[in-house]
Amino acid sequence: MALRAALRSRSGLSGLLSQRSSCSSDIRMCVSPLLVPQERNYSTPPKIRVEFDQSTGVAVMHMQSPPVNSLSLDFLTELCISVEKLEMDKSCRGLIITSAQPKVFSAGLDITEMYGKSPEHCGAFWRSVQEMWLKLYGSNMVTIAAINGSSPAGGCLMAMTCDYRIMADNPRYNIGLNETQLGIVAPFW
Ligand SMILES: CCCCCCCCCCCC/C=C/CC(=O)SCCNC(=O)CCNC(=O)[C@H](O)C(C)(C)COP(=O)(O)OP(=O)(O)OC[C@H]1O[C@@H](n2cnc3c(N)ncnc32)[C@H](O)[C@@H]1OP(=O)(O)O
Repeated sequence: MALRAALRSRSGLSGLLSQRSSCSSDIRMCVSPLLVPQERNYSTPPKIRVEFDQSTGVAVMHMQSPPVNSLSLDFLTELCISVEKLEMDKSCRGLIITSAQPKVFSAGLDITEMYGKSPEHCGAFWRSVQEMWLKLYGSNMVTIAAINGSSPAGGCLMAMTCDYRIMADNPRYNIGLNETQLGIVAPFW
């Protein structure tokens, strides 16, 4: 509801929700070659669950932030801390990132973090976005995005920063960069 209200009140963005999933859906499987840690709010359930198998050296990171794993400041902070912890464990060699939410890998940046917020908050939020992809992209672990649902915009960015991407072959799942449709121009990084 909050997203819809925020979007409706922005000029030029009406109809966005009907376009939102029109990003490219042609990626099925492809291969290609990066926080300020903040206090987690322990009154809310964890947004990230990590299972590490010592015998294989592979960790599976389940994104479990209902409804759509949108990349909020809290979510990004938790994700980065989880990656850092795994990085510190030298026995962890591989990381699989996937979603615990049905039909959605990640809906991308949490729109509510960018609407009606102070410049300071927006700055902190964008820094956390940058740190997320820099951390994943620069990781020493082999990183794999197991894309088991739609993954627009920031979700696509997250997948792109992994070493490998495997996407469930479902025509209803979309992936791609659609942020210009939202009127968002990614700044220099
Ligand atoms: C190595 C490479 C490095 C390269 C670095 C360079 C950088 C390149 C530039 C990259 C820039 C990245 C910038 C990204 C900008 C963004 O991410 S903006 C966000 C864009 N996201 C979207 O447009 C997604 C919109 N949502 C959807 O399409 C759909 O919700 C869905 C397909 C994800 C799921 O559909 P469905 O299952 O039908 O659920 P819904 O009923 O639509 O939604 C449920 C619920 O979730 C709320 N919601 C959806 N998306 C968001 C979101 N992004 N943020 C916050 N909330 C969201 C939606 O409003 C519903 O809420 P209510 O139930 O109505 O309360």
